[in-house]
Amino acid sequence: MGGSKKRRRAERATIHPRNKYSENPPDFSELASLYPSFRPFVFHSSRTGRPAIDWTDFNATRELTRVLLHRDHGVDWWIPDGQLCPTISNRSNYIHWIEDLLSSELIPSIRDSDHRVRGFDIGTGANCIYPLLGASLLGWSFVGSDVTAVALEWARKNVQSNPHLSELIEIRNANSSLVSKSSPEESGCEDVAALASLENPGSLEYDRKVGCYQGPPVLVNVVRDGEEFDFCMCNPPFFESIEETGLNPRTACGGTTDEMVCLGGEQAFVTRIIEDSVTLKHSFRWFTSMVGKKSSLKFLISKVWEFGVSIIKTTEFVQGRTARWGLAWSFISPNKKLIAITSNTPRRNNHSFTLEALPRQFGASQILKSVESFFLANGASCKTDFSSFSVNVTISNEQTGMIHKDGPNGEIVTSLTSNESNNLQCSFADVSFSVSVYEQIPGTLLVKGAFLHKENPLAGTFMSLLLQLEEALKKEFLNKLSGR
Ligand SMILES: C[S@@+](CC[C@H](N)C(=O)[O-])C[C@H]1O[C@@H](n2cnc3c(N)ncnc32)[C@H](O)[C@@H]1O
Repeated sequence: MGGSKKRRRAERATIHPRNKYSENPPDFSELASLYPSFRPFVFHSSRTGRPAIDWTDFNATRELTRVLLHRDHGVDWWIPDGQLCPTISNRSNYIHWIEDLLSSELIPSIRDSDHRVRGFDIGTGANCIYPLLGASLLGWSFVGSDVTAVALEWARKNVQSNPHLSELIEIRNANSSLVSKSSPEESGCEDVAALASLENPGSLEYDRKVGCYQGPPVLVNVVRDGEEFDFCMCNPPFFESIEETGLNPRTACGGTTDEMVCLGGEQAFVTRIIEDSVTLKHSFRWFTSMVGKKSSLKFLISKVWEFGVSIIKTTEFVQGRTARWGLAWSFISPNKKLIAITSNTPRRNNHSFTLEALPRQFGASQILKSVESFFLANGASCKTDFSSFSVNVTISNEQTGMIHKDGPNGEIVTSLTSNESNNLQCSFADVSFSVSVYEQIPGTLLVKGAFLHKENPLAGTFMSLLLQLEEALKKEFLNKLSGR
């Protein structure tokens, strides 16, 4: 009981603050009263003392997803038996992380600032979940690709059932350009297995000797000439075999072999996305993928650096009891502004500033949420305690991918070259600090940052981040006041 309480707290701590369910997890009895079709799946759990569903029952999880999409997103949705059933809250975390990446201004925009955000979902599945969430939550437009007949048919059905979103989502068959454009030579794989997989696109082949993915096209030859996207995203087939999934694919959240398994696993699949990203570096602002194993994340981070990217960001998502990671990279040079802000920063272990003359609706918890969002958007992990109005922030080199080190005169050097960054990734520890918000008198709040290391060469980085936080909060709250 104590353990599960702790776990629930830990799960809530990692849910994105803008996720609809971060403060209000779904109330099953309320949903059962709104949707009679959901009622048979809800029972009283003697373990938790609350209404519950059987998470190993595919019909129950599918009905939960259906009613949440309907009630909270205005989306009509269905998938056939056995197809991968998404958990809405977890999938929303990935969408909000991308939203943070796009608004972080780490790299300049490649398109007009008032354009509609356009994304590419690699392997959208029958559930088409990312385009449906991105379009309904944020008005983004999408191309969703897939290769299996059932995924393409049901993704299209899910789009057509929602006429208010159908203009925003195009479902694309990644196989359709296969015969005319792709050949084994072009894909860099000489083995005859490549030919076999071209003829039978549903079977994803992986040549262990050559070590490259040889299935249907992923981005190259699927993205059309002249197309531009703000980002791509992907929940890849994670596993090398159905046995590796460790579950019967016909229970729980479903998932067929086509959806879950790719010979070579996620390392091979995401490596193909990375290789394709080099060819398409000018067509996307951010390339991203979900990654299922920490060992794959490490492998893929070093792969990405090999290709001369200018920035990498990572994050951790929690899916029930399972951790997943988000990996993002770009070839666009980071904004010079970031580097300018961080130069000549003094090395100090604490920094405080006040926000004055705030209207009553901006209390300490609102400011704390903005502090948390600021650091999450910069790739940090945050542990927020709303009872003490403080947040503990940890930024690892692996998480940020923005490698900072203090220069010889105390200035911050932001290192962007792959070799140097790799070295720095090995040699620098995490940066940890706490930020607390105190209400001094109504309308005046003190924000205090304290560096948690006694001696650390990265005290200048801490100061730089706190100064950026001060600027961001003043811009967000004080500009609202003056109507600017
Ligand atoms: C793990 S499922 C993800 C489905 C959905 N995006 C989700 O998050 O629930 C992976 C999907 O990738 C598709 N897929 C495999 N190879 C692909 C390729 N080369 N291009 C596009 N989709 C592919 C599979 O058919 C499957 O639907």
